[in-house]
Amino acid sequence: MIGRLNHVAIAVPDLAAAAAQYRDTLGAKVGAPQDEPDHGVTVIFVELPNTKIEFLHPLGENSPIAGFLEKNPAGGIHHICYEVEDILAARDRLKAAGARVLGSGEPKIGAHGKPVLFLHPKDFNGCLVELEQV
Ligand SMILES: C[C@@H](C(=O)O)C(=O)SCCNC(=O)CCNC(=O)[C@H](O)C(C)(C)COP(=O)(O)OP(=O)(O)OC[C@H]1O[C@@H](n2cnc3c(N)ncnc32)[C@H](O)[C@@H]1OP(=O)(O)O
Ligand SMILES: [Co+2]
Repeated sequence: MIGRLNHVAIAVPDLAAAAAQYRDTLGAKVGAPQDEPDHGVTVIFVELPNTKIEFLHPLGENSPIAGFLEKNPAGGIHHICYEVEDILAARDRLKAAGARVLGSGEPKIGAHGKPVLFLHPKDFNGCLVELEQV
């Protein structure tokens, strides 16, 4: 059911510093900051030949990543995003298998303008999983 790895997200305390490090030290192609108010984060995408890295920083009150950054003040890997062809079919199959779909359970439009859902990290080996319909 899951397809390609769309991105690996890293929560960072300083977006500009992370962007400069990946651009200048690692020599990566780094995009511009993008506010995602519906998700409570500002994101920057790093384009790699085979996937993307998504830097995350809290935006506004009640950001879903605020607690994670409090526990991991230096930052850390926050989630991985797998592509699916049919996000509602994927959601229903996962729910039937007992996995907890986060939020309202309905897909939201993600940073790429496509529907996304999140699955509870405790149901996936301690790793928060994002699904993106491509
Ligand atoms: C723009 C979009 C896109 O790409 O298109 C995005 O990615 S938006 C990316 C941001 N959006 C999201 O992350 C939306 C989905 N996330 C959420 O709903 C939340 O972040 C939760 C995953 C439910 C965690 O919320 P919160 O930290 O408030 O809950 P909590 O402190 O009670 O945590 C419950 C337990 O899960 C652990 N926990 C929390 N976040 C975790 C993470 N990212 N990876 C692994 N474990 C994690 C905590 O340490 C705790 O474990 P212990 O009890 O053992 O200590
Ligand atoms: Co993401």
